[in-house]
Parts: sequence; structure tokens; C-alpha cells
Amino acid sequence: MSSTSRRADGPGAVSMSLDALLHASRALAPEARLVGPPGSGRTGVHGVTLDSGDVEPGDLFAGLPGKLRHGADHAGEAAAAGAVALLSDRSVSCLPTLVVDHPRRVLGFLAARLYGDPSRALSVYGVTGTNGKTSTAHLLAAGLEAAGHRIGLAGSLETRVPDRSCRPAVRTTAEAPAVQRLLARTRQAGGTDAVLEVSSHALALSRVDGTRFRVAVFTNLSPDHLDLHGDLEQYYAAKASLFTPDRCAHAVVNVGDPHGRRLAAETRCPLTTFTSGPEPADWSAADIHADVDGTRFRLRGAGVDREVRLLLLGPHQADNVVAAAAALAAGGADVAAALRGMEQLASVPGRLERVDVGQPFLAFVDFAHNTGGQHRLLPFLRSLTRGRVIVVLGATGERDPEKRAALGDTAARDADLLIVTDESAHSEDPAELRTAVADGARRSGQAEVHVEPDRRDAFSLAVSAARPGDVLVVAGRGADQRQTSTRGSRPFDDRIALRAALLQHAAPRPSAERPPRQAVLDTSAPPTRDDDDPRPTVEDPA
Ligand SMILES: CC(=O)N[C@H]1[C@@H](OP(=O)(O)OP(=O)(O)OC[C@H]2O[C@@H](n3ccc(=O)[nH]c3=O)[C@H](O)[C@@H]2O)O[C@H](CO)[C@@H](O)[C@@H]1O[C@H](C)C(=O)N[C@@H](C)C(=O)N[C@H](CCC(=O)O)C(=O)O
Ligand SMILES: Nc1ncnc2c1ncn2[C@@H]1O[C@H](COP(=O)(O)OP(=O)(O)OP(=O)(O)O)[C@@H](O)[C@H]1O
Repeated sequence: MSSTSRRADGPGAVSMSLDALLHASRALAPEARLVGPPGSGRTGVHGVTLDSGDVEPGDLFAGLPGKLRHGADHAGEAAAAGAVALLSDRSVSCLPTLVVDHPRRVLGFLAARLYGDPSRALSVYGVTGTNGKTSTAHLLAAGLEAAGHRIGLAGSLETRVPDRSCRPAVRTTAEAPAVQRLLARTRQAGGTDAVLEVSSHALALSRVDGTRFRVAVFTNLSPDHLDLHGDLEQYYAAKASLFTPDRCAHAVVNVGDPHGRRLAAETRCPLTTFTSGPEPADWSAADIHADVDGTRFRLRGAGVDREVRLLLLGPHQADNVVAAAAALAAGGADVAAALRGMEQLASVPGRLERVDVGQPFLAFVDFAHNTGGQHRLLPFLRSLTRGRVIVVLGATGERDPEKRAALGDTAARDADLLIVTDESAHSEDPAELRTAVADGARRSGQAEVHVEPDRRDAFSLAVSAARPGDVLVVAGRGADQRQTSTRGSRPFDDRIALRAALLQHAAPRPSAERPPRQAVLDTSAPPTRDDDDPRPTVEDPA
């Protein structure tokens, strides 16, 4: 491939003939056959993609059956863009085709071969679980870099290779060709390690097939993504599929989580356990103190017994640090140096990120978008105030209809005031999403519930309602950059919009002539706590 590659994550492929790819496919798919004119087997392949819009000359185009369409229907466009062959479950006349029954199951391995099996030349850390993947991955990255490693990183927030600027991620785990290209680029840039967030979608859709993990980490499991998996058992099975000896050399599992205990009992990989609870484990976090200035706890594990002081907020970050430390120990890294790097990590974007313009209450943006995340987030916020907990939330369209009411219900049980607003409804009717969340919230009968469709107005409403000493959180979107609905897609960063609302409605003003608040809710009641002391330090509430 040329150095003018359009792909932002660039070159790195080796050249293979179709015959060699056919041979490699048969190890996984004995039924594999090549359909095409005589001599097709000698065609040289230099790269692979599954998107006709991404084809570069010399590529193998994987035409996959999808939910909406069949990729093979785009083979003509792929050929016009320079694809030299098709991988699919059906043959086409315009390209020699490597025909297999389940092309996704072969794609990752072929991509790995085409990019030189990069995971075998790196220490690859994979992180899976419902919550904590991004935080743990960023802690691992900070730790590895502090210990002198050169790393690649791919997850929900960003993709990066050593010495190159970051790119925003498209999704948590990219499709297999992009995963292999990232690993190849990391290796090419002299990288030693890579950290990958591994979503359950990725496991169900074979996106990390062909990747050999030095260490795989399981954080926790709670209901999410059941639209894809069907039920919790299938969701667990997707996660557990990472922890097999053919995929990972070492499993690092949270035995403080019920599904983690099951996984620890079931995996056949060499195992390291961790917990922030009372269970016996190889690594543990104890005496967790979390407040608005940071999180400290006692970390104990192989050869380590020391206090950790994090800048990151929330007791759940202790779980993520102990996970990262256990993984680094399993991977042979210098844990002491890595911990110093983790302690310096100032924030993970959109994860309990504080927004402060001098207002007399605490305000945060967080990415809790399932009940598991809410169960860790909201008790912590409650611990920060003797005033009220105000939550702004919504539900994303085209995802998990069943979790919408549950999100409202859980938030209403732990909050005092809930403002339900729009997130990205995508093709769905935003009013139906709001109704589902608000109905769930009202069912619990606990918090005061308001519905404000416009997201900016919802922020203003929440800020206007906040009294000194309260805690306000905008939960569910974290650092997402866009809001998408049938009316289009607009840039929307919760952190910027919340700051604007705070500046408009709650920032201290130099003049005594502070304009009256545009209060839509009743803010006349006196604060329920001592304003001078809004943020007590508490024990881990989780
Ligand atoms: C459920 C899911 O993950 N679906 C993925 C799947 O879609 P699909 O099978 O329905 O594809 P399709 O649109 O019918 O198209 C079929 C094939 O034709 C190809 N095609 C299509 C059109 C065209 O012009 N040319 C072309 O080649 C497509 O690349 C695809 O290979 O294959 C597509 C091609 O790669 C993915 O883009 C798509 O991810 C969608 C966009 C998605 O949103 N996935 C999310 C839910 C996701 O993966 N999330 C996880 C977890 C997030 C979390 O933890 O919260 C993630 O890892 O990000
Ligand atoms: N270890 C943990 N246990 C429970 N909840 C957590 C944990 N870590 C983070 N959270 C909560 O989950 C939210 C998402 O965290 P993070 O982005 O690290 O997880 P994730 O698994 O990458 O999520 P996603 O897959 O949706 O990107 C956080 O904002 C926080 O509310």
C-alpha cells in the first residue's frame, strides 16, 4: 500500500496471494473455496476492508451479510475503487471471490495475516465488561507509559499509536481490519504494547478475532445491550468468550462481581483475581475514601501494599485501578512505576468530569448510561452533599428499549430532582424515549420529575433549580460530541453546554445586581444543609 493511504490509520499490510488466503481460511472454514477465472489464486492482496467506501487499490473487500443490506451488493463499487477480490458467503461476477459460510468469522484472522499478525509482536491488553472499560484502558495506558512502554490505544474515546496524535474513536471496538491496522501501526512505530477496549458487540461480531491478548480484563456485568444479545446469559457468554486459552494468555477477573466470580470459576486461562470488596482475591482495594478532590485507597497485591491517591473521582475508579494494576502485574510491567502514572491521570473525558465556573454547587458530566453505572455513580454523588442530587438524563434511540424505564427508575430512587431530556434519538421518536424514561422515574414515586425536550433548556432548568450545596449531574452521554435525530446531527458536548448554562444562570457575579434566576422550578425553599460544608469526605458508599 502506498504512503498516501486514505486510511487515517495508514499502511502496514504485507502482500499475500488469494491462494495463500484461501489456504489460511481453510483452517477455520474447511468449506472455503475460490470462485473466479483461472489464475485468480495468484492475485496479490495488499489490504482488507469491509466497507466499499473505504476500499483502496489492492484490497480484499469483505462483503458481509448485515442487518440492513448485504455487503456483496456493493462489490461493484468496491471493484471500481480497486478491490482485487471479495470475501463473502456469495460469489459475484465482477471479482474473484473467496466463498465461506460465515465471512465475519474468517475476516479477523485474514486481516491479522495480511497485517503481519501484529498482536503476536506486542503485549495486547484487552478490557471488557459493562462498565469501566474506558477508564481502565486509560489507566492502563497511563501506567504503561509511566513505566516506559510505547503504546497503541483504541477505545470509546480515542485511537492512538505511539508518537502520533489521537483520533476520535468511531466506536468502542473497531471492525477487525481497523483493529489489525492499528496494531500493525503500533508495531511499526516501535510500540511495545496495545490497550484495546473490547465491547460485547466486538466479541459477538468477531471484531477481535485474530488478536492474541497477553492479558484480558473483566470489569463487571450488568444489564445492557440486550437488544443485541437477547438476554443476560448470552451477554455474559459474549464477554466470557474473550477468556479462552486460544485468545488470551492471562485472565484478570473481578471477583467482586457475581458474573466475575462465575467467569473466574469457568475460565481455563491462567487467572488473577481482583476486588474492591471483602472477597479473597489476588489484588484488592480497601479503605476506599472518595470525595470531590479525588479517591484514595489501600492497594494490595503481589509485592504491593501501598496507599493510592487518585485525581479521578468516584469509588469505582478504585476498582478500575486495581484491575489495571493486576493486569500490568500479569503482563510483566513495572507496577510501582505504572501506579505513579495512574495517580497523575487528571481525568478520563466525560467520566465524572467536574464543570466549575464558581457556582455554589457541584456539577458533573458522567457517562453512566446503564443501571450498573448509576448504582455506582448516584450513591457517590449523594455522599457529596447534604443537599439535593439533581440528575439530567435521557435515553439513546435505536438501543436497548428495555433499559429506558429502568434508567428512569434507578435515577429517581437515588436522586431528588430528575430532568428527563433528549439524547440522540436517531431514527426514533424522541417523545417516546422521554416518556419511557419519565414513566420509569415516576413509577418509583420518589424524585420530583420534569420533562424538558430541549437539551440546552434542560441544563438551564437543572442549573436554575440547584441550590447552594446541591450536586448536579448530567448523566448518560459523557464526552459524546454529537446529538443525532431525524432532524439531523448537531455538535453537542455536554461539558460545554453545561458550562454555558452555569455561566448564564449560576456563576457568581461581581455586581450586587445579580439578575433574578430564571427559575422554572420552585427554588424558594431554603437549603437543607449547611452551605459552608457542602462536600463531606465519606467512606466508599458503593
Ligand atoms: C449491531 C452492529 O454492531 N452492527 C454493525 C454491523 O452492521 P450491519 O451488519 O447491520 O451492517 P449493514 O449496515 O447492514 O451493512 C452490511 C455490510 O455492508 C457494508 N456496506 C454497507 C453500505 C455500503 O455502502 N457499503 C458497504 O460496504 C457494511 O460495511 C457492512 O459490512 O456492521 C457494520 C459494518 O461494520 C457496523 O457499522 C455496524 O455497527 C453499527 C454502526 C453500530 O452502531 N454498532 C454499535 C452498536 C456498536 O458496535 N457498539 C459497540 C458497543 C458500544 C458500547 O459498549 O456502548 C462498539 O463496540 O462500539
Ligand atoms: N468499575 C466500574 N464499575 C461500575 N461503574 C463504573 C465503573 N467504572 C466506571 N463506571 C461508570 O460507568 C460509566 C462509563 O465508564 P467507562 O466509560 O469507563 O466504561 P465503559 O465500559 O467504557 O463504557 P462504554 O462501553 O459505554 O464506553 C462511568 O461514567 C461511571 O459512571
